[in-house]
Amino acid sequence: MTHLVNDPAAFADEALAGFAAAHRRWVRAVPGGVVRRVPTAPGHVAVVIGGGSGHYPAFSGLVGPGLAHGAAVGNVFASPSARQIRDVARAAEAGGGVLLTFGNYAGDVLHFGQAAERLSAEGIPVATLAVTDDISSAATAERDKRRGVAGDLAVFKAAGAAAEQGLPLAEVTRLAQLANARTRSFGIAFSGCTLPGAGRALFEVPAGRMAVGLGIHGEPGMGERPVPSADEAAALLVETLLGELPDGLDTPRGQRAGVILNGLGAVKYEELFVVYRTVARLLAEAGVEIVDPEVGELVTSFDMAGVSLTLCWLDDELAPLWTAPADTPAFRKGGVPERGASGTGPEDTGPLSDETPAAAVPQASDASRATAVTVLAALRAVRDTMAAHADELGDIDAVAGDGDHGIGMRRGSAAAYEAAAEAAGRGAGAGTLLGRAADAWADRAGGTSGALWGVILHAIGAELDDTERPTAPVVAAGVAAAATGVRRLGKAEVGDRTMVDALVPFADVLGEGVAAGRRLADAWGPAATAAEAAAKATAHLLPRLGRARPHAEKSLGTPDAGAHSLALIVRAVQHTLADAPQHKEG
Ligand SMILES: Nc1ncnc2c1ncn2[C@@H]1O[C@H](COP(=O)(O)OP(=O)(O)O)[C@@H](O)[C@H]1O
Ligand SMILES: O=C(COP(=O)(O)O)[C@@H](O)CO
Repeated sequence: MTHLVNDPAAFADEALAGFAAAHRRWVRAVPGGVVRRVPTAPGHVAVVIGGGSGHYPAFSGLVGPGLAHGAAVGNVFASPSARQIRDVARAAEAGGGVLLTFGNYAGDVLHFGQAAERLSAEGIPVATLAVTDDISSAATAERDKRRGVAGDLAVFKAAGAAAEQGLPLAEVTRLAQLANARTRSFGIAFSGCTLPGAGRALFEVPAGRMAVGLGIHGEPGMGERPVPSADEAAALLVETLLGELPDGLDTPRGQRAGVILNGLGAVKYEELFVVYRTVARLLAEAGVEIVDPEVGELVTSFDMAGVSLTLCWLDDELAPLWTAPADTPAFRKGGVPERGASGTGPEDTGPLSDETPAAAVPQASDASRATAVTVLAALRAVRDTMAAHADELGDIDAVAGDGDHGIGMRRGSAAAYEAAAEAAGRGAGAGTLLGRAADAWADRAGGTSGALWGVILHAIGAELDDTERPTAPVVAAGVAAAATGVRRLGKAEVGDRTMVDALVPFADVLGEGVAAGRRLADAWGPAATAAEAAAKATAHLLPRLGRARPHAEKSLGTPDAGAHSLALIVRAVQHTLADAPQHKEG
């Protein structure tokens, strides 16, 4: 339970501002997050990490010499946006290129991937690495689908130490990949976490029971067992991890491991030490040499009462990287030579990336400006609908996900409307208006849905452009392009239990109606009905992608949150179309 909150929607931004103010010796605030106070050494690789808020010290607390050069900081449990990541990377980059590394979550993968494309296009060499240490989130055969949890630290540490040596980007990336391939984590929890401002936890563990195989977003565990003693818990953690050694290791005997016993947020340090005492004994009995163990809160999930164990199996390349000095707000090791004066350097440029002045609005025809009025009304309806349904969407998402879908959709749609209204006030045509709304949604919401709604609005805007009054076929083509764009970016198809399940039938039925000669307002209704039916039907589908995938069975009976929000949106838009002045062509 979070006790001290102003506006829950502003919680992540306010926490980041306070963090930066408190840690000026190490970091400075830049648009999108923080970078080291002492700039990256010229020619060195910049290691840029990031993810949602709610995991402190991940990610901002791990910025400093020997570790990350910058952290992009998203909203609560939602990935930062591509623009935030790009802005942080630009601020951290010093001629040696950038390694973007993050936990393997859908939104993170989308936004960091897009940021990498943008940086590359600007001529900055860039590599990406998604951390996949959580063994409970996918079988060994699907290791690339695993989530990143406390093993993030081991991978970030390897990358940061390698970059500190001045190694080139390809080498820093190879060593970080090696650390990822040799890092495994497993966790247990006794209670779920509560999002700031929320009245109840994302999941409850029945009294006397513990969740096994937890994530770091308040997702329920993969299974449940009776609460063990501390020694039994330690034995479960150690035995599980010894049961899944990385490729190339036949036995733990004679191996070295960097060990992280991580508190998820509400487990006392003393309890962690009680558990660690047995972890250390069991590893020693298994013949494992423990190297520089870390016991404490390193990657958390608000007030989740849980513990995870991470083993990073060290070889001759990884061992010196794991033990190398580091000095960050939340992680210190050895003595880091001073380079530049502490607490000085460039001034803060502010944590938020939406403060840049809006770009000039291109010339638009009268017809397109008239269409923009309808588009703005539609975006207002979207915003109001998302605000009205935010709690419901959060509850649906909490069944198998991280409960933030309502927060993200409310924040994104509000930002989209605001940006559109601003553009309309400056005479924007419909295409520009939608483009501005798309960027604002993706930038301010982050998360999977932020990236995908950015794609949807961009695609429709590109078809509408700023010249003609769009005909119904033009709008239908925009919606079809949106469906194609979402599938291309998210790589989900119909049946995967995502928003694609509602978007594709919506686009198809709209296209058919328009092709049959119906006016847009008339074709839209049946298409919205198809989207609603398809969204409802997702309750019978097993998720194959995204945060809900590890909890496949739990989600049966509840519709997919993103499909449901899409159906709500298209229905809300229908009402604005019905009110709009109709032209004979649509
Ligand atoms: N690969 C994907 N392609 C399309 N939609 C996806 C994909 N992964 C997840 N989604 C959609 O995103 C929704 C979750 O959005 P959001 O709350 O932003 O997620 P997160 O918190 O996981 O980033 C899901 O309900 C699903 O509809
Ligand atoms: O919350 C995070 C990312 O969530 P997405 O589902 O990718 O938006 C982040 O905290 C994990 O790195």
